[in-house]
Parts: sequence; structure tokens; C-alpha cells
Amino acid sequence: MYVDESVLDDPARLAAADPGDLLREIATSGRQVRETWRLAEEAGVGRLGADGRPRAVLVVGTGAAAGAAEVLATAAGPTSPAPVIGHHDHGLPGWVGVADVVLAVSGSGRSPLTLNAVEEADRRGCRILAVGPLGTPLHYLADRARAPFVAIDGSRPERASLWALATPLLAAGATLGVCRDVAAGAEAAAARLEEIATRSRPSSESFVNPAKLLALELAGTLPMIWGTSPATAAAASRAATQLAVTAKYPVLHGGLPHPAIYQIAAFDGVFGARGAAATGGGDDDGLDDFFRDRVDDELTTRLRLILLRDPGNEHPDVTRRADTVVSVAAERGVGVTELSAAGSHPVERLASLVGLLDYASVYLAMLIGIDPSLEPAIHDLDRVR
Ligand SMILES: O=P(O)(O)OC[C@H]1O[C@@H](O)[C@@H](O)[C@@H](O)[C@@H]1O
Repeated sequence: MYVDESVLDDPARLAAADPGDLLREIATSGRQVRETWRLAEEAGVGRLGADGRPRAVLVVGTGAAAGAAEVLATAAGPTSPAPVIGHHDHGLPGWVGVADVVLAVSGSGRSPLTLNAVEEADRRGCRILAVGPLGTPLHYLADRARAPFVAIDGSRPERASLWALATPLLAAGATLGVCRDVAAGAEAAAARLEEIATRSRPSSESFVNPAKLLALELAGTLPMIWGTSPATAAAASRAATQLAVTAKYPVLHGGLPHPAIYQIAAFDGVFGARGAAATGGGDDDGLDDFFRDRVDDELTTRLRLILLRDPGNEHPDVTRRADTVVSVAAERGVGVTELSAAGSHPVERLASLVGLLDYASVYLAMLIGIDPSLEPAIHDLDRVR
């Protein structure tokens, strides 16, 4: 894989490598939190809480909506009095009924899966909140269901819209009594995202820019990303999405204890210890090369483990295992990058990693010559929408 490190510190080439201005869009993350919290209040999100605490909160939608569901689940945490469930499939589960709340999220406001869920939730008498752009079918359905509708900026690319899509859900979580201290948590997350935007800005050079440094570590590797707590596992999931959509990079993600305790088996495979041990390769040309024994090929792509730690918020068993993972990886020649979440509220800690990894995904795309804004395969799949 060709990795062009010089692109990261050359302003003209950096700009040319990001024709869709994705970095500028990602820099608005902190502002998205503040703006959409206010918009959610103005849209009447408080009405959702009028009938008291729900039996369950279902967040419907795919793509960035799934990330938004994870942000709300992180804010609700394991002590939430009602479950927060991300639902990313067609139809509503059979158990969903009048005692439940459905939060419908769509970056385009047109995703059939989300629209159908809103119609069905309305038929079943659920309380509903919808988040999407103005004047879209989702807006129309929310109005028809007399549900609060939070209008987001539909011109911003979806992969840079996580916080606009997620923050109204946090405001809903506050009014529904499923999240604690979430207004303060959202504000702390906004401040954290702004601080990351400053440190990771394109004009900040590689040797001091944490996102550029991370991108350089990832370039040419096959990343595995694990969290060590609910907040950091959610960050790992978001990172896998961003790396796929932005850098077109496949990523295995998970968390300790599960599913990392199984995924670690890959450390012994061809991208891990076996690859490190292999030497040499076949002839580079002709039929000899075609008939070579591929078992002997040297594989240059190596696993790299990105371990997202959550100091003070890990189960002691997870902390012990995470420390052990680092030595198990080292024994097999698997590189490890450890990143720690920062902040007190889980949403702030999540944001502290998501912000960094969002930037790193764009810098990685630039390093390997991929346009971070284009997504032809997704468009081709969407032809059947
Ligand atoms: O957020 P909405 O617009 O509902 O889209 C959800 C997802 O739909 C898919 O078909 C793709 O277009 C994805 O890129 C998108 O994230």
C-alpha cells in the first residue's frame, strides 16, 4: 500500500486531498451539540416526558442513526431505569407498544426503514420524536403523528453529522428520565470536541497533531479496535464505521470482555504472529510467480490493535485483561496503540475518542490517496432504495 506521509503537512495538498471539505464539517461537531440541544428544546422535546418514564426507548434508523443510538445508550448507561435499544432493521419489534418511545433518526429524512417505523409507531400509539432535515418525508410523518421534529442541516454529510443526529436524543433522554446529568454531559462533550478540533486541525503539523499521528499509525495496517467500557466500546464501533466510510478501510471492532476474548485469536493468524514469522516470497514475474507456493508469500499488512481505555470506569477484570492483551500482542509482534478517554460524563468520554478518530479517519484517507467524501459503493447499493 502506498502511503504518502508528506501530504499531511503540505497545506495545498491537504486541501486538494479533501475536496468535499470533510475536515471543516467535522470541525463543527461541538457546535452541532450546542445547536441541536437548543433546537430539540424549541421543538418541544419536553412533551415526550409528559406521560412519565417509558417502558423502553427504541432508536430507529441505519447509518449515522445507529451511531446516534449508541450515544444515547452510552448516556443512559447500565443503571438506566428503562432500556435504550438501537433498532436498525425493517419493521418494529412485536413488543413495542403504547408504553414505549420511538426516536426516529434519518440524515436524509427519506430512509424507507425509518419512515415505515414512524408510521408503525404512530399506529401503535407510541410517543415519537423525529430527527432529520426540514421538508422531508420524515418531517411530514412526524407532523402527521403530532410528534416533535428536530430539524437538522441536511446539507452536511452524514458521516460528519453524528452529533446533530445524536444530541436531540440526549435531550429526549433527559426529559424521559433515562439519562442522568446529560445536559452538563452534552456541554462537556461540546467543549471536548472543540478542543480536539483545535488540536487536530489541518494546519497543526503531524508531530503535534494527535489525529495525524494516529492516522500514520493506522496506515498500511489492518486495525482491530476494542473498547474497555460501554463508552469506549461505542467509540470503537463509531471508529469502525468512520474508517470504512471515509478511508474505505475494513476494521474489526469490539470490546473487552466480549467479543475481544474471541477476536484476539486473530493475533496468531497470518495478519499477526504467522505473518510476522513468514519470510521471503515467490518470484515477482512470469508463470513461476503464478504457480508459486502462496503459503510462502510475505504478507506486509499487519494487524494493529487500537485499545480504547476508560481509566476509572473499567471493570477490574477488564483492566487486568486489557493490560494482559498488550503483552499478548507484543509477544506476537502485533502493534498496539492505547488511547484513553477523558472526562467525567460518559458522553464526554465518548466524544473525547470519537472526535479524535473522526479526524484520524479523514487523515488516513488522505494518506492512502482515497477521497474521504466519495462513497461510490454506498451509492450503488442505494440504487435499490
Ligand atoms: O440517515 P439516512 O438518510 O436515513 O440513511 C441511512 C443510510 O442509508 C443507506 O441506504 C445509505 O445511504 C447510508 O449511507 C445511510 O447512512
